[in-house]
Amino acid sequence: MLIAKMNQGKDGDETGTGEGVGAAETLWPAPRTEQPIDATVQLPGSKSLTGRELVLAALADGPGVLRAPLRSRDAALMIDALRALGAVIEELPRGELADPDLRITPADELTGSTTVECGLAGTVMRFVPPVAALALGPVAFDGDPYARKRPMRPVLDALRALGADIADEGRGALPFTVHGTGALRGGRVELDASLSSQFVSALLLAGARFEHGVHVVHTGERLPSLPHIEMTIACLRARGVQVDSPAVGEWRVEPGPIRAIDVTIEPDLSNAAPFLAAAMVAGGRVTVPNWPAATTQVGDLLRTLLPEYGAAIRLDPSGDLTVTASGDLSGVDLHVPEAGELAPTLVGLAALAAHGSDGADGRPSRITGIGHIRHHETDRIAALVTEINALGGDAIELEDGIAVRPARLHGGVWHSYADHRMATTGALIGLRISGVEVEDVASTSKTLPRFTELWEHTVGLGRAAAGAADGAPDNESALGRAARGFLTGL
Ligand SMILES: O=C(O)C1=C[C@@H](OP(=O)(O)O)[C@@H](O)[C@H](O)C1
Ligand SMILES: C=C(OP(=O)(O)O)C(=O)O
Repeated sequence: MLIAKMNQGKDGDETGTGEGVGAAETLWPAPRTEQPIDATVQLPGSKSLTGRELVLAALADGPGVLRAPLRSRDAALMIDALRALGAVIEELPRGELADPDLRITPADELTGSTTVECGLAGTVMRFVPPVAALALGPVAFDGDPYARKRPMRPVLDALRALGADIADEGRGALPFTVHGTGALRGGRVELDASLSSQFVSALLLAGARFEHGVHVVHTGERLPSLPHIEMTIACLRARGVQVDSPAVGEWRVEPGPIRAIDVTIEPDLSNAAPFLAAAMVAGGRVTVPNWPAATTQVGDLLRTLLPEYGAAIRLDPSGDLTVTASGDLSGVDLHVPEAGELAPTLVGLAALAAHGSDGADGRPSRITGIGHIRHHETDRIAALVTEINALGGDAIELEDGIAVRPARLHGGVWHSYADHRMATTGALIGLRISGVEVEDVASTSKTLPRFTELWEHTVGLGRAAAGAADGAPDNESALGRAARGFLTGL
């Protein structure tokens, strides 16, 4: 039985960079299976919803509760940032097996003279500076080495145009200092969000607290990740904020209170991607429970994207989303500017479709509309192409995507580039290709600290279902149920 070297960081240290514990030489042998999978995987809360609701709760007109929030490095960094600015965030225990809920009490007045550590979290480095502009005193922002390469200029310039004083020595990137004065004028501002939708979300989230609200006009030709802007709008409306979109690429938030509410965070549907894809690679079925009937999460698009590779998907009225597949993958031609976050999994599946299977030749694929993922946790287009080709694949970089041509893959080291979704894509490829070792699997702690446990649970259930080596009688054994309860935080 394969045992992962966990290296997920020490207890209570979700904000750690993983340096030392998740060091570059740490290799995790990705479990491979030839048996069909039969697994149920309950996933923790959405990173994007947790980040937004934390920011809104810290700007709200009274205390509120976040139920079932994500507990991960990005979430911990957001909590620490808002605490540094004066919000009181307390854990509300939910018992031994479940992560705590959070009670957020906004500060009477946001306080500066502090520092914010962004790690590699786009949501922290983009969403918190507008909040810092509302605090009194300087707030110094910095992050991981690669975080300094992620674009910030459009949002920093927009904040300046709205009245903020920001010192970045012309870098347009981390590190920078926001010199908050306790208030921000706000008003109309033009901004090019073609590199990241987070620039827009950042201004909208805090905009109701600006004196004149905010009216954001996108000037670029492309606008990626539109569902994430729709998510921001939905979160604002749920708190009574008046927000509208007077034209395509324009959004207006009226000044006014942000209502304090209690809110339950949906499971992270983007993190469902590698688990659902596992059923497509190994064959069999994977079920993710509590799939929302209606959601703004981009992960919901998996219901239409995964069938392109040949999978069958069913969403039960109970909220169980099940992928059933044969293990034979079709090639795809996908244009997915809205779903850059899902691209690593989609490309991983394409690499396995190009590898072929017993009885099926490799099939080519193209995935386009995702140029902006060059600015995610790493240059994901370069990283995916490099790692697929290092395993014998034939992937090529396109200006705004990746093409994969038929080629047989072999084992080897899959590098993660400190990117959680690179790590999970390596695990996915290793499910079919023997001898894949994922470097720095600990990077998954960014959004899914229990990734290796959940992944081995998923694959392990497959072994048990097939009556394999460990002799487990079936996939509903007491041990399995206990493990599932522990692993899913039920
Ligand atoms: O607002 C958000 O929560 C996010 C927006 C998207 O960013 P980009 O617009 O930079 O792709 C997405 O990829 C990221 O994972 C989360
Ligand atoms: C792009 C991502 O993250 P971030 O919020 O850091 O931009 C991601 O999670 O895929």
